[in-house]
Amino acid sequence: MTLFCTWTPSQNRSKSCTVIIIILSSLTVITGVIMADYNLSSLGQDLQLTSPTTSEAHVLVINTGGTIGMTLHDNVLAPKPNAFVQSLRKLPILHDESYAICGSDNTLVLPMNKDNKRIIYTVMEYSPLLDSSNMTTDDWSQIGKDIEKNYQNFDGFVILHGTDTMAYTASALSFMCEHLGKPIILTGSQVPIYQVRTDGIDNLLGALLIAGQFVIPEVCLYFHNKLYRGNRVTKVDNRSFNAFSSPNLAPLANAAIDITINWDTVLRANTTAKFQVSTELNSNVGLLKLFPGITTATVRAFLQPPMQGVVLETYGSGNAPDNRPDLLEELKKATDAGVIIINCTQCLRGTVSMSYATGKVLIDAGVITGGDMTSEAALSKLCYVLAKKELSLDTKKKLMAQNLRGELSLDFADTKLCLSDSRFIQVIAQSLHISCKEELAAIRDALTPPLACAAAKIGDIEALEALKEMGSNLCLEDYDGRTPLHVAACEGHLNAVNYLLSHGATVYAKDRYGDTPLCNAVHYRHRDIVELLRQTRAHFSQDRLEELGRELCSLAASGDLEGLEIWSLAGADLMKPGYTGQTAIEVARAVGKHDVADWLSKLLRNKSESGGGMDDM
Ligand SMILES: NC(=O)C[C@H](N)C(=O)O
Repeated sequence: MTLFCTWTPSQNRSKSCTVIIIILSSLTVITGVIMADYNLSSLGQDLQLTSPTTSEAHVLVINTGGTIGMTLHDNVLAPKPNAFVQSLRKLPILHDESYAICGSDNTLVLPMNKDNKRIIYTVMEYSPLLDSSNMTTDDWSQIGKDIEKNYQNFDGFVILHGTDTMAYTASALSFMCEHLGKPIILTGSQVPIYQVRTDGIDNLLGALLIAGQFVIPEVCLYFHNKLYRGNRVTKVDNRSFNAFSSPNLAPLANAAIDITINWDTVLRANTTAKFQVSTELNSNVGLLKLFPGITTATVRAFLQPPMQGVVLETYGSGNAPDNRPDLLEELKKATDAGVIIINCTQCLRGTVSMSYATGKVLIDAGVITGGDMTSEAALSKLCYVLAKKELSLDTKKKLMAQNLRGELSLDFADTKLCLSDSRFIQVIAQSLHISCKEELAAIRDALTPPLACAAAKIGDIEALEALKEMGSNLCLEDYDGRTPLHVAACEGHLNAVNYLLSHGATVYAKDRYGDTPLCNAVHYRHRDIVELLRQTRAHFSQDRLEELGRELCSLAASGDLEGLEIWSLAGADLMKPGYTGQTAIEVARAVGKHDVADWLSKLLRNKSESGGGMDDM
């Protein structure tokens, strides 16, 4: 691993061509060294307890209603309760009868995909099912609560929802879900799933496949083969299957023959804080669209208490009449009284910019620029921010102007350098005589994982930092599905783990053996890393229950107290039986490992007294 000596703090960290060419020419060698250093074959043997060829992902589907599950009554469409799951069961593309799974009647399984992965999904149906025109902020809170309650048990979430207000709900959930680490994907359809020419099957299938296969830590909306950031969309067509548009941000993924994720655009986690849902929302908000000749009386009436936050839809690049002192006076009175007013454009595409005198008057009236936010995003952001009682009015205003969840484009000055623009990639491209964008992207994707994993292996934060500065995605996987976080967790580099968690790494990444960084840290007994990962809400996945019991019994049989302690620290349920049906405590007693048996019984007693259960594995 001499490669990364070029980036040690004592030396010049400039990304000079020479250094980069050395890196490139060493790549083949590095890959070989990395393979040897990870010792993956032995790691796999020890940790891989299920079939190496098949893995399962679990997705929770929350069915809130919408056209997807509607039928005709008196010639109009309305939701049909308790019928959705039965009809999915009859569709082989959405349910594989031959794959026996234990679970409730609401649990279904997709046919095996081409990566030998099974997506098992459980449908939770709301009662009543709603046409989304009937939704309120209380429904957003309910969805948020259900996600929070089930967060630990699923790899991803799909929310079935009517299209009419889907952009509002997606935007609201994006703000409510704080420190999100798993995908939440809203979808629905334009034609009910019960009809022959429906878009419901494709939309549901696409959303399930993405939620079960990719760790995209965002609230998204999937429709007509595209995955969008949820707070960037707006419904633009009520007759086409292509109902949504994300005018100011390219899709996060395209589903064609392959599903291609645009990882450069996907948000990356940047905190070790726990996931939580802020379900408190403020409903004293409104949406006011300017039109030529709008009366002052209308504006005044609209801004009366209890109104606390308003999205003002203005003309063009954020303009309002500057020859209407009466109207501007009403706006100024409201902002002086503490109403937060956000300026969003009526145009579908573009941003609010202060290029006209007619725009500047709004700033003078205390109106905040909404940049390129959609009205849906701005309105739901107001509901979220205004509900934060602990914050001052000033802080709330600042938050409204800030980019919280990718809803707002940054100024060019703040835009981070992209790897495809960087000198690093350009030099490599030149030396390989590459000029087209696609080939450039392919090189970037090939280089980043081994370089970042090599840096993680030796805990070289300087090197990780240098890679990040070039715009690299530090959570890209290598050929074995292993991320830099897996490697740092194996090697016990706490600082590197901390750094990676703060710069986009996800604790939910699974390598080809189905192992997460938490599994690796437990296996190599790095207590401090287990603690940090747990603090970031890492947990074992549901498909490893059987193995846990076996591992615990074997530790108990060999009197390995330290091993059991670390499993307990990682949140495993120490009462899981092994394949003989005996639990670890029973095994310890049977083989005379009394210190282990005593420790286990004391631990279990303490847990039951404190009322705190252990996590399932
Ligand atoms: N396509 C749809 O889902 C429209 C329906 N009215 C709804 O929003 O619930």
